[in-house]
Amino acid sequence: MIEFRAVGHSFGDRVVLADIDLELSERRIGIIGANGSGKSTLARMINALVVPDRGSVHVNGIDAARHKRQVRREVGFIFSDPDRQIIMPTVSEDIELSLTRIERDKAQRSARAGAVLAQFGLADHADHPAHLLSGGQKQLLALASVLVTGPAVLVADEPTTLLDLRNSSMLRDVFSTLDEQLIVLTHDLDLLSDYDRVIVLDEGRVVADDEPAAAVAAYRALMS
Ligand SMILES: Nc1ncnc2c1ncn2[C@@H]1O[C@H](COP(=O)(O)OP(=O)(O)OP(=O)(O)O)[C@@H](O)[C@H]1O
Repeated sequence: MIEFRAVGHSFGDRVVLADIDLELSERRIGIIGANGSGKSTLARMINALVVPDRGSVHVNGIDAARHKRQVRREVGFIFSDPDRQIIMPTVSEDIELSLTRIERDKAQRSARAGAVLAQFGLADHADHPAHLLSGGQKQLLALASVLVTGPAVLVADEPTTLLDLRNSSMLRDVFSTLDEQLIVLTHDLDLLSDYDRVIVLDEGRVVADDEPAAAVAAYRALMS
């Protein structure tokens, strides 16, 4: 359960989020809205990358602002730009680095990295330099590196922007089988068609909160 209580936030004079009260308990939730409506800022509060000026955010009972490390163990975050989170020189080393936090045995880490790379269609690239992957492959690697640590909540900021049709459908399949709670920010409205709940932000406020078809209709009306 993720709770936003009376959350507000400004960058300088600009109010980016206002009066956000949300209880997010559904398994798959989409967040949509115009460019600059505050989606990323809201999502970043879930793992304390942004701490709200006003109000509080709790993740499974943990106050995100007060317990950043603890909350980051609960919440895996996937950035829209995978270069921000790929750290190690090779593909498999990057996965193994993520695993150091939860697996002490090097051979086990290597085996688990191999399994997750196979799941994401990256097995043939295991020993390749990560920076030579295509944009879409990097996005899959970033996703694999986060998922391999087993977070309770996965927040993905525009996860399909770099993916071709095959890979975005693979990502959709991966997401549909996840046990983790999933919060997806996207402009790819089709991705959310079978989600449990979709929230529409406009100028930092929640303007619709509904099942996907109704929320997308509200968003289209807002944009027309
Ligand atoms: N670190 C920052 N410093 C100053 N302004 C910021 C910062 N981060 C975001 N903003 C501003 O806050 C507003 C909301 O940005 P945010 O990235 O949350 O929107 P978004 O809905 O995710 O947009 P997009 O769909 O374009 O990714 C924008 O006007 C943006 O310029």
